[in-house]
Amino acid sequence: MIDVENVNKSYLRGKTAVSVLRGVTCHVPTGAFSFIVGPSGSGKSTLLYLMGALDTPDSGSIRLRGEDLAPLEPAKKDELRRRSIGFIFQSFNLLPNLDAVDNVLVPFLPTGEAASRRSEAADLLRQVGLGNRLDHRPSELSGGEQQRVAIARALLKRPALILADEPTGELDSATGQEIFEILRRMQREMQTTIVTVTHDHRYIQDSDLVLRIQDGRIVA
Ligand SMILES: Nc1ncnc2c1ncn2[C@@H]1O[C@H](COP(=O)(O)OP(=O)(O)OP(=O)(O)O)[C@@H](O)[C@H]1O
Repeated sequence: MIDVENVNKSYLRGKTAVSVLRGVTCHVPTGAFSFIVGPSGSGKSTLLYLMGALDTPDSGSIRLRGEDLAPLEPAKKDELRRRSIGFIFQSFNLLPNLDAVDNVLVPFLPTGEAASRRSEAADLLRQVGLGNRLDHRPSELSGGEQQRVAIARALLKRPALILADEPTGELDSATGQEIFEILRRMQREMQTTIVTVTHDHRYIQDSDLVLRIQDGRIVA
């Protein structure tokens, strides 16, 4: 699914280039429930964003389902992300004035498919346990419920790949556990590949692959 080869990435801090990823090579097989773990600042999110074509490496290559991301023009990358990748973030990123169903439909507003996918969106919300919260706005939902809306939103496009950046970072541990159980169940049912950044080792027991990163290098 994802092939990362000898990737380097640095950021400018003032006038100094700080090396964040140093020769990272890794492979995420199709269908894997996988994690990127490591200390704060080790480069986990940077690697995840490169995998999702949200950023570009300084050198090295990233291929998604065999397709090299480097030569793709920005519009093609947008299209790839919109079609094939679901993103889940720590802070849920829901729109405050929309209810749960409409938030799940947001990615389909620009394509004009929102109306035809409405019942599917409601079904997904039921599958993540929010059948009785369909018309609730984010402010009327708990953090765990909001993240479940975000999961349903990511799943509605039936993406080949889901990338999640600290999806339980703002949740208590019992709720975090529930979120991972939902992600695992949906990954099995939909045969999606999931890569999750976390610094919480409790959640990685039930995984197919753990990429451990330290100082910008994969160490295990
Ligand atoms: N856009 C950016 N501009 C400058 N520096 C950045 C940028 N993004 C990340 N960095 C720096 O790169 C390093 C790695 O960041 P990254 O977010 O990948 O780490 P992380 O392992 O995900 O950390 P955390 O667990 O704390 O979220 C950090 O020192 C961070 O400050």
